Amino acid sequence: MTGLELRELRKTYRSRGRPAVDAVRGIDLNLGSGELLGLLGPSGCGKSTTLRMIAGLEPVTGGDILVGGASVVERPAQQRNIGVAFENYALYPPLSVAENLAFGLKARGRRTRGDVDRKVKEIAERVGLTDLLDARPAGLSSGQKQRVSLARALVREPDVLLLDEPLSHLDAAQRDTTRRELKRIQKDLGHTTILVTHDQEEALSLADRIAVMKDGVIQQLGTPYEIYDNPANVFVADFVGEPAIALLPGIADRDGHARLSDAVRIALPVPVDAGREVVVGIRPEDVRLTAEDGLPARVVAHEPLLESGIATLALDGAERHLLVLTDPEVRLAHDERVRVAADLQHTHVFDAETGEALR
Ligand SMILES: Nc1ncnc2c1ncn2[C@@H]1O[C@H](COP(=O)(O)OP(=O)(O)OP(=O)(O)O)[C@@H](O)[C@H]1O
Repeated sequence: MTGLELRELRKTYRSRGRPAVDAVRGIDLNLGSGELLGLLGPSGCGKSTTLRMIAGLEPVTGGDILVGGASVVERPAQQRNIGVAFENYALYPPLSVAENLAFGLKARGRRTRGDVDRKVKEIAERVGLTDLLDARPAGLSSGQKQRVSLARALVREPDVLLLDEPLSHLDAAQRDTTRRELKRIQKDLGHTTILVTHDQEEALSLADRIAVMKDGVIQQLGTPYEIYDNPANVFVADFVGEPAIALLPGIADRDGHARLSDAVRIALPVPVDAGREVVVGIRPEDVRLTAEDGLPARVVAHEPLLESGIATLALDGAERHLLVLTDPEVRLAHDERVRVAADLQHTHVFDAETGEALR
């Protein structure tokens, strides 16, 4: 297997009569052999454009793409040996599953019929499609189509595998099973893989490392734990985590606290110059209700769920709400007065102007 490297990769779309769109603004990535990188970001951040440039389906505006250390940026798609499984499957309806899988292999030539059949059967078995080899795409479920699309990318033994929103058309139950299968297959076969998704759960559970992207720029690159525990800026903190982190504006004071309102001061995890405007980030699992002298708050809403509840609280005088996970037996009434304590070790602080984490 081989690694993949992107160097200063850029894409500007220019069309007559319209302003140019800088879809990808110089990204650098280096994937080790067999690594699965999740490219995560909101709609329009440039994920698909990046994938299409790597696959050779979109010319680059600048930068380089290296597979196994060799530049492929000048090569047409067919000569890059990169497998792509698209979100919309792109299967040929008149062909059976076996023929869909064989199509790419035959198009590349150099294989006998027996070779093609053997390879198709081997991949079908890996991906769990053996019983469906004679079926037509129209008769398959979304999950099965997704597997055919994946198998078709794998059958060519690509150096690099690109997965574009592979689970987006599946229902919740199928998504869980397919996600586990995908992880198993990718680890078994050891392909260097980029998985494009806007779904943080998919990225957090599948990827070895995640690149969080916004407006064509990588905001942070790290393991799922690094991204979740140490978000580099307000955008990453807000985008990763469900229920979302509370981001509370405040002003640092002289003794290591931020003043969120006249009534509420919260301890900061790092020294910050007095008077600096900050945003304090607290995840719902890092706050708890407390009987002692915690921060005063009012209950805005409480959803008691089976495993743990979620309370929305208004800290006295603060503009933004704070979410708190509550124990299953807890019931809170609207407008009830409570006190909360945040875990200092897991409190995040960002510069209010730049949004960058202060560490
Ligand atoms: N062919 C094109 N011509 C002009 N602009 C384009 C073209 N394709 C994409 N764009 C623009 O480039 C930016 C990035 O689009 P891209 O499809 O790469 O984002 P994405 O993160 O994959 O979004 P989604 O998750 O919605 O697919 C967007 O502003 C989009 O409107």
